[in-house]
Amino acid sequence: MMIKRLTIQNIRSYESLDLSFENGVTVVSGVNGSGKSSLLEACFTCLFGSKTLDKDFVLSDLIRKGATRASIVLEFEQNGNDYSIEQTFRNDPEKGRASNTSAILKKNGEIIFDQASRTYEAVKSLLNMDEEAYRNCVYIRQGEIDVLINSKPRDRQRMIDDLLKLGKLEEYRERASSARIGVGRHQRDSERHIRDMTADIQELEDSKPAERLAELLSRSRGLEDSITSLNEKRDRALSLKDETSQKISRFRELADKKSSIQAQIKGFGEKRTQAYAQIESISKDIGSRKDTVEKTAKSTEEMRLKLDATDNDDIEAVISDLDRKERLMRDKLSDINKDKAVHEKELSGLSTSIEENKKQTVQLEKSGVQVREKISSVEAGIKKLQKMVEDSGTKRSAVLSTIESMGLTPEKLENIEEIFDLVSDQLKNLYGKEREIAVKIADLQERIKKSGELLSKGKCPTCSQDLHGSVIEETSRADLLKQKELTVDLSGLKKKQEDLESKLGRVKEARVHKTEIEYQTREIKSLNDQISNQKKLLEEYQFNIADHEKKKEEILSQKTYLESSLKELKSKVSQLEQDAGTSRKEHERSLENLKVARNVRNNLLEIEKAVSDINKMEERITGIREMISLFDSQAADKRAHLAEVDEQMGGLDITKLESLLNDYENAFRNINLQIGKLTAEREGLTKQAGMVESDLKRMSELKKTLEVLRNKAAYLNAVYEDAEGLEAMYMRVRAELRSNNIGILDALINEIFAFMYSNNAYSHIRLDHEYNLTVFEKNGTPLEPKLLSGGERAIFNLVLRCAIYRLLSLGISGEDSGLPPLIMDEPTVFLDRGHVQQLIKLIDMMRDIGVGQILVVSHDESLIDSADNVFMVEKDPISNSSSIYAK
Ligand SMILES: Nc1ncnc2c1ncn2[C@@H]1O[C@H](COP(=O)(O)OP(=O)(O)OP(=O)(O)O)[C@@H](O)[C@H]1O
Ligand SMILES: [Zn+2]
Repeated sequence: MMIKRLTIQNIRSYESLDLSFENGVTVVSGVNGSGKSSLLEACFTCLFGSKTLDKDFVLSDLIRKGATRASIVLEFEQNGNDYSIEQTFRNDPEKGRASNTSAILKKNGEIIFDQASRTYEAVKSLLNMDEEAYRNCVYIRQGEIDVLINSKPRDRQRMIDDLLKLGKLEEYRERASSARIGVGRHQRDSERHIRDMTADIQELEDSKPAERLAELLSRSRGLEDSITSLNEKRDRALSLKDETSQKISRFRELADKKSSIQAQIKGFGEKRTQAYAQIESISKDIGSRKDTVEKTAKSTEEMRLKLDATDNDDIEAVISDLDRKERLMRDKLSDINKDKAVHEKELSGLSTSIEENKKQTVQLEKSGVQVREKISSVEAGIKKLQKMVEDSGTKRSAVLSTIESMGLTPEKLENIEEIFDLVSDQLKNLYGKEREIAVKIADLQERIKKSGELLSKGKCPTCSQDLHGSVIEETSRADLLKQKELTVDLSGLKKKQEDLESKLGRVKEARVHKTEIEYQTREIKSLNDQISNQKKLLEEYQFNIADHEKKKEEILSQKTYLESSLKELKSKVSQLEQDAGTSRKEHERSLENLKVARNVRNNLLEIEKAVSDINKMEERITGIREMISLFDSQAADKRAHLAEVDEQMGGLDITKLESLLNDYENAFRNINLQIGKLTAEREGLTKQAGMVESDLKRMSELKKTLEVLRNKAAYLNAVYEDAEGLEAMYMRVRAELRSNNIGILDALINEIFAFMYSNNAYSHIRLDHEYNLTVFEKNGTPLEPKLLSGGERAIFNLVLRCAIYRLLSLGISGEDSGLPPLIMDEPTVFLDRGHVQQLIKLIDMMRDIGVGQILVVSHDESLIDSADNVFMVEKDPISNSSSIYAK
């Protein structure tokens, strides 16, 4: 296989890339994180699709952050054909969910598969390896440098076996083994079956079924014959029984008929007797009716005489004439009664009016007396009031004369309030002045006293100056004078005060008088008003009295008129009562006549009806007589019929017939019982025979099946032996192949190790048949690989990988192995300078032995130097996209 071109869109740090590959050694170089490993991962994913993912690395991690779509296209050549794989992906950056939308495999430009799992299977068989083998053999991933070295021998064995397709052999061996086990189970089953079946057949044969069947059949035939003869007998008994039954029922029919005819004859006799009784009763009825008619006719004649209407045959005319007369009488009577009722009503009205009139008179008398009483009481009231007016006048004159004696006039009294105020003010003024003067006098007396005391000592108490002839002496004198003057003023004032006080006393007295006068004047006026009101009332009462007198006269005249009317009406009413009596008697008489006439009419109708009834009854008697003769002739017919029936019955003896029938029935029952018993017996035999027959049938079937089973057992034995042989063969072949391969692989490992390893510590490596990998020191000490240093392990791993790659290329075929290129990601990481040189040589050697393409990712300059092609990878820090150019 040779990779020719890789085109990617939105994978990891690549936005877009289109890269062509050449044969030989290609080194991809660049700084950390520039996108080198991504390139190899893209190839890996394109080949095996999502199978390359593990649980820590999901599809959306592969797709460039933020992109919604991505794709990888890998073009390569294999066995002279051009192939391309196109993987496309869809991504939801927000949810972090991505999916593989298509996986197309083209061969020479034609699509051969376009469905992910088919494409995967096709690539697997095209490369002769799956993703795991790819990783273990051709693709040494970064950091996975010592996986093979470190793994357990068992896993190592599985990996290497798988790579060399030895796993398939094991699978085939297991299939053969499980087939053998399955067949063994079948063998055991069928043997058990054969044993069981042989025992069953033996048991059946021991019971001798054929003999048993023959015996049962002969017994059954004997029974059959007996049943047939019994059936014949039973038929005979049945026909005799039927015949006798028919005879008996014929006899019964005739007997029934006879008794029915006899009953009919008896019936006719009874009907005849009834008919005669009827005739008799009707005749009696006719007699009594005739008597009644005679009696009624007689009484009718009497009534007619009473009515005095014998000359008039038409009773209807008489009745209508009487009817008319009665109506007239009735109307007259009712007119009189109406008239009377009207007058009586009038009469009662008059009595009420007279009563009313009397009441009014009494009422008037009573109210007259009341009014007069009121008048005299009002007159007394007026007199009393006039007396009070006089008293008040006397009191007022007395007060007026008192005022005059005080020297006052009524005019002056008008201003008495002002005078009172004036005098009071003057008096107040005088009191103020009096107090003023009294204070002044007291002050003077105090000064005079002090000056007197000083002067008596003669000296000033402070300065001790002599006081005689000083100002103090002069002032004291003036003060004494002033005191005298003021004392005179004060006594004048007191005199004036007394005068004013007596004047004020008089004014106060006048004020009292004034009030009295005013009160009496008001009293007089009010009393006079009362008097005039009472007088008005008096007038009114007097007017009422006059009115009363007039009314009294009116009522009196009305009374006279009412009494004369009453007398007149009473005589009229008694006249009407007499008329009514007469009229009523006449009416009663006419009613009586009408009643008699109606009775006459009823009697006449009754007679008519009775006569017609009598006629009808006589007709009925004639009818009944005809019926009697009909009954007689029918009875004669029935008697003739009866004689016939008696003749027919003469030949049959019922007692004998019944005893015969009983005998036949018993015989029939007995035969039937016998038949039933025999039939049941025969059915039992048939059933037994059926069972024996089925035994026989089963036996022959069992024999057939046994034959088949025996054949099958023989066949299973043969198959079992084959499977056993196959299983052993696969085991042998695998063991041979494995030991072969291990021998070759061991040799290759040691060859490459000798070529690659440049230090002196270890002599060789051994891969044994259990896939244990052991390293030997120069002195022969064995070491497990896990004890080696990191660099040593890297070297051993590279050796092992290259050895496996070579073994595979040998194993698959000579020239074009079809293996993918040898791919290494950072293989120099743990190597020292010397071993980096050895690695370069190893790569050269691989190229020389025919590995067409070797892809190495490394930052090591010395690797670049020895490469056929160099790619430089860079990542733009702004756009964060990687790009590649060839160097
Ligand atoms: N899904 C992704 N989208 C965008 N960028 C990604 C994605 N996955 C990885 N990267 C970026 O791709 C860059 C390249 O990674 P890669 O492993 O290819 O680097 P490298 O060149 O092999 O580095 P080193 O020499 O350290 O092995 C990394 O810097 C990483 O940030
Ligand atoms: Zn890397």
